[in-house]
Amino acid sequence: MAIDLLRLPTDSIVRPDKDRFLNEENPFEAMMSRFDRAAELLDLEPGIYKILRNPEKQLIVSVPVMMDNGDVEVFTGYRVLYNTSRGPAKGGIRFDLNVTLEEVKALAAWMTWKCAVVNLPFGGAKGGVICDPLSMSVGELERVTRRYTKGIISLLGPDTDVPAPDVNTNERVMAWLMDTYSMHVGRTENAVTTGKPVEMGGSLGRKEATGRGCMLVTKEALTHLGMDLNGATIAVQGFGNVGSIAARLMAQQGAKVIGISDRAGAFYNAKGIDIDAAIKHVQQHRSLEGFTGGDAIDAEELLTLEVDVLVPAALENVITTKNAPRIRAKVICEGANGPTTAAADPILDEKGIFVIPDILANAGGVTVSYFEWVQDRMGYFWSEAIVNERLGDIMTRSFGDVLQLSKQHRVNMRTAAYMLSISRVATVHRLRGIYA
Ligand SMILES: NC(=O)C1=CN([C@@H]2O[C@H](COP(=O)(O)OP(=O)(O)OC[C@H]3O[C@@H](n4cnc5c(N)ncnc54)[C@H](OP(=O)(O)O)[C@@H]3O)[C@@H](O)[C@H]2O)C=CC1
Ligand SMILES: O=C(O)CCC(=O)C(=O)O
Repeated sequence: MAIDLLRLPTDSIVRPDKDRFLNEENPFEAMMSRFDRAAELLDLEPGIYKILRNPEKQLIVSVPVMMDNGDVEVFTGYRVLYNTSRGPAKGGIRFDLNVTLEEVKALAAWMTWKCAVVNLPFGGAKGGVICDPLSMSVGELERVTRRYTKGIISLLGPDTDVPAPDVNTNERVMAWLMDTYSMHVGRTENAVTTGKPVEMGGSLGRKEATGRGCMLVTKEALTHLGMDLNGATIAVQGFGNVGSIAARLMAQQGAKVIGISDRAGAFYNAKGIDIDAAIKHVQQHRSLEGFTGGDAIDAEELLTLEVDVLVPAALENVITTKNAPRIRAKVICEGANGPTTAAADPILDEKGIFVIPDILANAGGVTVSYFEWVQDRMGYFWSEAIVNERLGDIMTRSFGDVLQLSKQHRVNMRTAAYMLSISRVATVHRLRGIYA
């Protein structure tokens, strides 16, 4: 994969001052330090460097909601559009008590690089509401969703900003968002969001897409390393949409998933966990609590199990300078966004661990979101076989592009993925002349 070297003349080579960051676990810092490294290797001109270090739009909204007990609560919501040079902003919405603006900015930037690494005609965005969805009734969740949607409605639209599910949101939340937007514009507009129920314009295969993408790139990585997914041992942190589906699809390929976890606990079974039984348990009990298909182990121990592949598929900052020296996996497939801190990267490199970076590993979700948006706009829907075939093509080709670049520049897969995506976004800025 040749980097497009189309460049405009540069007036200065002085880099702007670096931001002052808080600590290893600031997700925006984690994103920015990888960005800086790739920008330096690409010799990115200062104008575009400055543009790409700043989000285009950051919206903070108050979300007043009548709770079931009659009290009014006011939640805080965010939507950040990081960069839209390549197309409408795209990215999920999370409901979580730990949501911060720094986190949403980082996640929006990662969406920008992710869409570019798999070459989708989208920019990047992310949204979040600080709330505890697990303690809320369905009615309260619906009111939070609708009021938050109203708060950010000036950004939304099939041509401007297209949300999707993320942590603690799902197709039901997307249905409420689509309905609120449709009432606002006075017509049914299903392309305003993706990850919807199939009955109202969702795509077949979207629910499984992120986990499927993880399985596909893991297979590619193992082949590259002379190994095979069939028979490989796997540990998966996080057993929600991404983690459970990745585990199930890897097991279907003959892998042995020996460790799984969610917030309720971690479980180990040397013979291989019955993933269908674990998924059924979570459907019935909402979490892995009480799961009997494995021995309970320490949550931290799961990350340091001796396995062929570790799949962190929960949240940011779980692989840090503290535990990276003890990680024994040969491959890490980053199902979550930002699971590894920037400071932990060199430790993993030194240990020879092959990391499939988040912006590539979990790009299957947004790829099928793209397919959903295309199908909604065409009003013509594809079979699941076609969706999966096209997803397979994109994930395999993108893995190959990043691998080739990593060999060419003798950098790890993360730096190569950032180089590829930043060069694609920068090329569009140059062609559009935005920075002139
Ligand atoms: N959904 C998608 O299509 C995509 C998601 N991602 C990323 O993947 C990650 C997971 O998202 P998704 O699966 O959708 O989210 P879900 O809400 O469906 O699942 C999150 C899972 O992580 C678990 N979890 C949370 N905290 C911990 C912890 N400290 N230790 C172990 N497990 C934990 C949750 O457990 P519990 O249920 O007990 O709370 C749950 O099992 C996020 O980083 C997200 O941004 C990336 C690309 C696309
Ligand atoms: O499907 C999408 O549009 C985005 C999913 C997402 O939020 C992500 O990839 O992190």
